[in-house]
Amino acid sequence: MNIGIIGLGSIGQMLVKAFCKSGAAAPEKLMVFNRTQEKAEQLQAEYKLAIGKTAQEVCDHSDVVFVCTKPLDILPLLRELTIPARTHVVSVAAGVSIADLEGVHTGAVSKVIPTVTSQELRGVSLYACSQRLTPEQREHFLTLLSSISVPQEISEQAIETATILTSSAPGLIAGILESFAQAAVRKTPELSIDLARHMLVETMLGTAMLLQKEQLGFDQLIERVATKGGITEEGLRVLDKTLPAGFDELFAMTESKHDRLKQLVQQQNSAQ
Ligand SMILES: NC(=O)C1=CN([C@@H]2O[C@H](COP(=O)(O)OP(=O)(O)OC[C@H]3O[C@@H](n4cnc5c(N)ncnc54)[C@H](OP(=O)(O)O)[C@@H]3O)[C@@H](O)[C@H]2O)C=CC1
Ligand SMILES: O=C(O)[C@@H]1CCC=N1
Repeated sequence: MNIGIIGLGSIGQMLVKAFCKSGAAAPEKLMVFNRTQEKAEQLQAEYKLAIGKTAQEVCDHSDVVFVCTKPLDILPLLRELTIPARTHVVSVAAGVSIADLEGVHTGAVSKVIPTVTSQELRGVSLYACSQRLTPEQREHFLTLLSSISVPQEISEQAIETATILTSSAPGLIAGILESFAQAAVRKTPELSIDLARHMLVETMLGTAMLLQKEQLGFDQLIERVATKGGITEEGLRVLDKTLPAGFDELFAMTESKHDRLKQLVQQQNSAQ
């Protein structure tokens, strides 16, 4: 199976690296295209993949093509192309629906929300497929996603909230950790920011391993750490007071952004 990747920003490059690292795709089976060619050339220096002269060449070459441009660039790009009916088009864009994709390609279309953590072959890939996939296309698609992540099929209604938990989360967690480290240094300047960050990264890795290897629930881990009448309990009380409202606002604001993006995509559709 030939795989195409159009758009080599953060997610397009992650897919190239993850497919090659997992062995799901030999580099010779990959053809890529990016608006700015240098990004493709840099990847080619590391992986012996082919660079398409155009996005059209990538579509003509590929059984499945991952389109990894920003949401408002996807439909205009796909409309310019003559996509072979056999080609399975996969969009990674937040805010672009299966119906939008079916409007620009007569063949199989799917939507995936990947995560940068799949560069380490970890994390969840959210996906939704059109009814048009053949059983072979579906199997190949799932094999690809499973090779780099835990695939999770999800309704388009639930995908937006789930996106925050799987795909935005690496960035959000980094933001939380940075704020945690900064607060520690404000409290105790003798700790350097780099030392505080290093301590948190090590702690986060160990926490994730404990949760996974011992199959602990979050509440069980809390119980192990927070000695009755001890120090951590005080910290947890502060979190219980402050975090729920913050996370409610986070979901409300990201939902509004999804809604605005979807409106802009619909405006693009009605301008056709
Ligand atoms: N970043 C993430 O963690 C996630 C992103 N996504 C989705 O992935 C998509 C890409 O996001 P991200 O990688 O962060 O964005 P980037 O801005 O990093 O990458 C977009 C890439 O698309 C290229 N591009 C734009 N137009 C074209 C075109 N017509 N033909 C070929 N290449 C083109 C750009 O090229 P150039 O080099 O010229 O700018 C750039 O390399 C978005 O739709 C986003 O919703 C989904 C889940 C997670
Ligand atoms: O922030 C974004 O828009 C993309 C989609 C999910 C993660 N990154």
